[in-house]
Parts: sequence; structure tokens; C-alpha cells
Amino acid sequence: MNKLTEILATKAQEVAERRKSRSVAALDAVDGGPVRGFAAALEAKIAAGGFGLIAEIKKASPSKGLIRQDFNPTNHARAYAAGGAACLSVLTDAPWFQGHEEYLIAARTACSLPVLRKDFMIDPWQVAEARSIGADAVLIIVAALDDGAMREIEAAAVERGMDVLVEVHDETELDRALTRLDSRLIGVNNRDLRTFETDLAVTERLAKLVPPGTLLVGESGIATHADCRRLAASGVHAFLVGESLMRRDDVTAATKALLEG
Ligand SMILES: O=C(O)c1ccccc1NCC(=O)[C@H](O)[C@H](O)COP(=O)(O)O
Repeated sequence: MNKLTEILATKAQEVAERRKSRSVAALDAVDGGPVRGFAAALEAKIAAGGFGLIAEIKKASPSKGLIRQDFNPTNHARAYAAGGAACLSVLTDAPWFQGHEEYLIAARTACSLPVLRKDFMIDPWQVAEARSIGADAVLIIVAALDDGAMREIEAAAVERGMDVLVEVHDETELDRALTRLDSRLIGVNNRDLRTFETDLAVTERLAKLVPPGTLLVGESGIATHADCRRLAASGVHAFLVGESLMRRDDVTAATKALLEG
């Protein structure tokens, strides 16, 4: 069994359990606060001539284990905002990333940036839960879902005014994203979630295939301003960056250096 399949099996059990205690109606009754425009924040940074950074709050990962010992989502959110990030991504998956919903709530409360709930979405119920904790956007991993499930999750997000980051890793997944879904915020994950092999060339390759009007986000394995400039040469001006920033002592300075050189 590859790692993605393993993660999805754990997630299915978790969601089945959580669904027992709260209905969609109960989740929708919770005030998650006004939705902050996620794609709009990226577009604004890019329109101003900069890079659109989704800075990720990530304590640990299946590929790297513990990334940040003195983990503090509040401090990280403030540091990312001060460094010029457009948006935040917060891992909420506990078994594989040591994440928690409380981390998203803390990060979003600490700044005014829009926040992506970074988790493995397999059920529209999770979208209602994401909004109830304040998330402004959710992730659809094309490799994890059939067409029907992808469309249901996207519809649940749109219904709640949220954006959807649609993640792909190869040409077939990109084609499914573009032909089955409406969201034009597409993340190209440089990491193969089955093997963890990471290569920026994946974004360069797929960037050639997207139609005008697509906001492409390069994801994973991005560590330096030179990496950002490399992807910008392929027309990609938005990035999702976690580990390389999470490991730094001065997160604000590291974020500025990533964005500005
Ligand atoms: O990061 C992992 O090891 C991982 C393993 C399995 C599924 C997903 C995984 N990561 C999720 C992500 O997509 C990244 O957290 C995100 O793109 C940031 O990547 P990085 O900058 O390399 O931390």
C-alpha cells in the first residue's frame, strides 16, 4: 500500500467517527466568521508585481517526521504575515502531520490572512467542518478522489463562499481538474505523494499545459528565491511552501528572503 492510500484509509475512519457527533446542519450553524478571499489575496500580490505565497504551518510530515520542535501556530502566522505571505495553509491532519483544528483557529485569529485547511478531503462533511473553524479554502487532491467526490466537495465549498485549491501531480490529473471542476486555482504538487520524490520540474512541465485564466501554484520542495524565480520563468508566480520556512529561526526574515531575494 502506498503512503497516500494509507493516509486516505486512516482519514476515512476518522471522518466516519467524527460525523457521528456533529451533523452538517450543526456545523453550518457555527459562525466561522466572514470568508476571506483566498485566490483574491494571491492575485492581489501578483498584480502588485510580487509573488503570491501560501505559507504553510506544518509541524511534522510523513516524509520528514518532526519538522518544528517549538511549534507555535500563533507566532508562525504572525511571522508569515509580517514577511509578506498572501495566505496561510494549516495542516489539520493529526495522525500523519501532528496537526489540529485548533492550530488553524489560532493561526487565523493571529492575522488577517486567508487560510487554507490543509487536509485530505474525502467527504463534503469536512468542508462544513472546515468552515465552522474559520477556513477560507479547502484542498482537493485529484489523486485521492473520483470525479463525483471531487465535484461534491467543490460544490460544498462554493456553497459556503470558500475557494478550492485543486492539487495535481501529472498530466492526467491536470486534465481531470480542468475538465471536471470549475475552480481555476490549481496547485501542482512537485512531490509524488505515493513515493515522496520531489522535483520542481513537475511544475515546469505542467505549467505549459494550463489555459489562460488559470492561477497556478507551485507546491512542495521550494526553498529559495532562486526556486521561485525558476518557476516564475514558466509563468508560475504563486507558491505553497512549508518545510523550508518552518525550519528557520527567523521566520519573518526567511519569508522576506524567499519572496524578495
Ligand atoms: O509533506 C509530506 O511529506 C506529504 C506526504 C504525503 C502527503 C502530503 C504531504 N505533504 C503535503 C504537501 O503538499 C506539503 O505540505 C506542501 O506542498 C508544502 O511542501 P513543503 O514546502 O515541501 O513542505
